[in-house]
Amino acid sequence: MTALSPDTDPRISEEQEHLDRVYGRLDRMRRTTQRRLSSTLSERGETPQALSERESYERMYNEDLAKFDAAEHNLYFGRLDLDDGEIRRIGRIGVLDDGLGDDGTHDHTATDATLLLDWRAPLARPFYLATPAAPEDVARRRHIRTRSRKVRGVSDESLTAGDALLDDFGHGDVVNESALVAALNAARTGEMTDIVETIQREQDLIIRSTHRGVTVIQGGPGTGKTAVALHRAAYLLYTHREILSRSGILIIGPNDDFLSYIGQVLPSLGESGVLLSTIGDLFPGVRARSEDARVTTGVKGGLRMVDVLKRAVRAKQSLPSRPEPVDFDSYRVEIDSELVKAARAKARSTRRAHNQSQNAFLKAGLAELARRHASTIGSSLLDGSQLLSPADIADIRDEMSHDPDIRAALLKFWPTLTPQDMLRELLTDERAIRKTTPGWSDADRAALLREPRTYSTTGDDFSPADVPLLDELAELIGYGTDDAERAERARWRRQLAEAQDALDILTGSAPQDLEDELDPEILMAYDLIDAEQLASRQTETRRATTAERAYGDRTWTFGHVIVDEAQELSPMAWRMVMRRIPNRWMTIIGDTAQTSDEAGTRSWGEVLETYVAKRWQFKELSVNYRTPSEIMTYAARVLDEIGNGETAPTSLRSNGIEPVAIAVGDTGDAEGISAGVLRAVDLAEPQGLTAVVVPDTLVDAVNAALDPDAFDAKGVDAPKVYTVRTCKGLEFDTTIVVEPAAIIAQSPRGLSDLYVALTRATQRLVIVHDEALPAVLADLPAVTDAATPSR
Ligand SMILES: Nc1ncnc2c1ncn2[C@@H]1O[C@H](COP(=O)(O)OP(=O)(O)OP(=O)(O)O)[C@@H](O)[C@H]1O
Repeated sequence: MTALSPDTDPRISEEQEHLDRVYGRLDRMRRTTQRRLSSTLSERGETPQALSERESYERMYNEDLAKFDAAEHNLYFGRLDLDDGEIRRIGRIGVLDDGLGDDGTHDHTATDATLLLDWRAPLARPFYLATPAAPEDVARRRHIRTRSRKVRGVSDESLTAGDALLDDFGHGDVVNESALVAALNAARTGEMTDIVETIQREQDLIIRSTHRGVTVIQGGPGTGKTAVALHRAAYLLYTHREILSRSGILIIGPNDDFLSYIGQVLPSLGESGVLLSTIGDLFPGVRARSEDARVTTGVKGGLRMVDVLKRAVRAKQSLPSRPEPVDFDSYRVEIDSELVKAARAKARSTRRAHNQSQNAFLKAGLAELARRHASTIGSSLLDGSQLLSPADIADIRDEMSHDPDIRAALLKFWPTLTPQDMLRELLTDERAIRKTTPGWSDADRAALLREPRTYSTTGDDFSPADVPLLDELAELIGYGTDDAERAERARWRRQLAEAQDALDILTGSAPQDLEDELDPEILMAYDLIDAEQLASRQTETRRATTAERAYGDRTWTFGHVIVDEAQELSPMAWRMVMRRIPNRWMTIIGDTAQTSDEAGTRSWGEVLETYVAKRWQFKELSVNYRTPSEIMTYAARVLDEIGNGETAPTSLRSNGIEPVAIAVGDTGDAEGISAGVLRAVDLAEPQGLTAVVVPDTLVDAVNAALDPDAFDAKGVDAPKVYTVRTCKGLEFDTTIVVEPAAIIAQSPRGLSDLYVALTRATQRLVIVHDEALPAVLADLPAVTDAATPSR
C-alpha cells in the first residue's frame, strides 16, 4: 500500500482529471433533467391519461435529481487496474460518457463509454472481493479520497504479491484497508453512514446474494448486519428496479431512534422507494406509543392470542337472551335466538371475515323474518295455508331490508367491527378476557388487562405489542380496503400460497443452507411467485410514492421485506410481517444472543419453519467493526454466561482504551449515580457522542438528575439516557452503562440486555455502579477520584 502527499503524487492529477470529467457529465445530466422537469410541469393536457403521464414523469425526474444530489459527495472512490490493462472506475452511481466537453462541444478525446461504474454493477464487484490470495484478475486496487470535487488522496493496493501480503490487521482478507480504518475510527454523529467504499468480502456475499427466499443474517454486535441489510436493499433496488419500484421494500426496525439513525443511508445512496417502520407503526392509522410491562409484552406476543382474538370476534356474533321485539308496518315482529342462530350459521358458512359476512347474516335474518311475518299476516284463517305469493314475501323482505329499526335490531347480533374498538374493549374488560382465555393462568389474564385509557385518533394508547393483535383482528374482521380489491388480493395470496407449497415440496429435503444455484423446477416456482406479478396487482391510482401508498394500506404486499433486530419479533409480530410479504423474499437480520423481548426469538428455525419450511438460507458475519477488543473481552464473557453456543465476533481493532468502573459509594440514589455519570463523562476525552444506558427503573431519575448546565459549563452536550430497548442497534463513541447488576436483574433476558449495552461503544466504555458488579465484570479496573483512565 502506498500513499504520497497530494503535492507530490502524480496519481492525484490523473484522478483529478477524471473526476472533473465525471462531474462535468453529472452537471450536464442535472441540467438536462431540470429542463425536462420544468417543461413537464408547464404542460397543459388535462385528460386523466395526460395527468397520470405527467405525474409519473415528474416523479421520475425528481427521483433522478435526488439521485444526482446524493451522488455529489464521494462520487468517485475506487479504481481497478486489471491484469490485462483494463481500467474500471467505481462510484456511487453509473455515469456514461456523452463525449461532450465542458462547453458543450464534442470532445474527441473521450474514448471511454463508461466514466463510472455503479458500485452495484457486476463489473465493480472485484473492488470488494479481490484479495492478494484471490486477486480476481485485479493487479491493483486504488482508493480515491475526494472532498468538494477535489481529489485529496490516493492509496493503492497491489494484489499481485500473492498470499504473502497481509493487511495491517493480519487478516489477509480485509479490503480497502486504509479507508476502512478511517471509517471505523471516525467520530460518530448519531447518523449511520453508508459503507460503499469499504464493504468487506463476507458482507458483499450477502449484499449480492441471488437467493429468492428468506436469508437470515446472524452476527454478533457490530458485525455490520444493519449496514449490510441497507446496502442489500440498495443493491436489490438497482438489480430489480422494475419490480421493486412498484411493490416497494419494507424495512422494519426496533424503534424510532433506530429508524432515524439509519434513515439517511438509503437516501445517501440515491434510493428513496423504501418504507422504514417499526412494528408499532405498521398498522395504518395507529402510532403505538404506550408501553407495556415486560410480562404483558410476553403474553401478547404468544401464538395463543390467535385463538383469543378468534373467540373475541365470535363473541360479537351473539344470540339474544330473550326475543327482541321490533315494530314493523304497525305490527310487532320478534328476533329470537333461533332466527339469529340460523342466520349466524349461514354467515359463518361463507367462511369470510366477519364484516364481509355481515351481508350473508342480514340476508338470512331478513328472509326468515319476512317468512315469519308473512305467515302471521298472510295465513288463511281456514286452513292456515299461506295466502301470500313468494313475490309478496320478497317484497316484505325488501321493505324490511330498508327499515332502519329492523336492520339495527338484527345487526346488534352481527355488528360492524373495527380492530381498534374491539381490542380496546377486550383489554379493558375482565370478564371478556376470562371468557376468551380458557385454561389460562390468572397471572397471564391479569397481564392482558389494562385500565381504560383516554385515546386519540392516532391510536397512541396502543403499545407495539398490540399492533400485531390489531392486524390479526383486521384479518378476522376483514378490515382495510374495499371488498373488490380485497377479494383480488386474497385470490392472489392463495395463488402464492399454492406456489409456496409447491416450493416447499420441491425443496423439502434440501438442506437448510440452500445454495443459490437452484434446480430449474424450483426456479419455475419462483417465477410463479415473482414479485413483479404481485406488484402488477397493486394498482397505481394516486400520485403518492410507493412507500407512501404502502404505508397507508394494511393489505399492501411488498416485493422485499428486511427485518432488522429480528430477534425481538414475537410470534404474533411474525404473523403480521409475513402477511406483508406473501412471496417470502426476505432478509432477516439479528442476533439471538441480543434478544431482550419476552416474546422474542432464540431460534430462527422455530420462527421460520411455519412459513417457509426449510426454504431459507443462513449466513453469518463474524468480524466486529464497531467494538474495540478491549471492550469485547468483557462482552464476550457475558455472551459465555448467556450460553447459547454463540462465539463472540472478532474485533477488527483495538484502541488501547481499557473499560473502567466507577463505584459511586453507598449514596444509593439516582443523584449518586448521576454524579458517577458526570465523572464518567469527565474521563472521556474527546467526549464525542455519549450515551448513558440505564436499567428501566432509573430512566426518569437519571434524566432528572443530569443537569444540562453542568455539561454546558464543561462545553459538552449532555449525554442522552437510554434503556436497553431504546439503544438497540445504535452506537456511540462513549457508552456509560449504569448498574449492570440491575440490568441483569430486570428481566429473564437480563444477560442479553447487558450484552447489548456493553457493545454499543466504538471507543470507550465506563461502568457506573452502586450495587456490586456482576462476576463477569468484577475485575474491571476501578477509577478512584484521583485516577485518570488508562489509554
Ligand atoms: N465494511 C464496513 N466499512 C466501514 N464501516 C463498517 C463496515 N461494516 C460495518 N461498519 C460499521 O460498523 C458499525 C456497526 O455496524 P452495524 O450497526 O451495521 O452492526 P450490527 O451488526 O447491526 O450491530 P448490532 O447487532 O449491535 O446492532 C457501523 O458504524 C457500521 O457503519
